[in-house]
Amino acid sequence: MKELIKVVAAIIENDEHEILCALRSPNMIMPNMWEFPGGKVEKNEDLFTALKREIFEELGCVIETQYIVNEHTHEYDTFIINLISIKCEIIKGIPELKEHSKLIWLKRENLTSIKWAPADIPAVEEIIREK
Ligand SMILES: Nc1nc2c([nH]c(=O)n2[C@H]2C[C@H](O)[C@@H](COP(=O)(O)OP(=O)(O)OP(=O)(O)O)O2)c(=O)[nH]1
Repeated sequence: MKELIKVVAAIIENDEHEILCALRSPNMIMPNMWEFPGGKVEKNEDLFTALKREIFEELGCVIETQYIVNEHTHEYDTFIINLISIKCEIIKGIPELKEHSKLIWLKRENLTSIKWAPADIPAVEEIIREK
């Protein structure tokens, strides 16, 4: 049976109404695909605490979580992901490149121009619909 993992992802918008997109590095699982920064929820951890921890580890900044934008379960070849995308605001720091290959800010209308991890497509569509 495939493993089911719970992953939280941050939808971070800047003052220019652009969304932060992160490119997974060649050495990560699912390399060279775009995602929203975040990661796996640990045992006994709530979604919001997990996301704050992951964003501090991955981007070196402190966020405030706002609301769940989308929740979607996607079956990959080797595992199943339950991806919860959460709108967030940076309250301290500027995103730094620590684990990803690249970080870019994109306007909503340009979000479909990059190659997203397949599990992220419903969240991307929801963000585009949002405004
Ligand atoms: N962070 C993140 N992971 C995603 C997204 N979409 C998607 O399919 N994934 C997949 C890629 C990975 O297989 C998994 C998350 O793993 P990860 O490597 O980012 O999480 P982590 O930091 O907790 O992992 P680890 O290195 O501690 O094992 O979810 C997304 O938008 N954000």
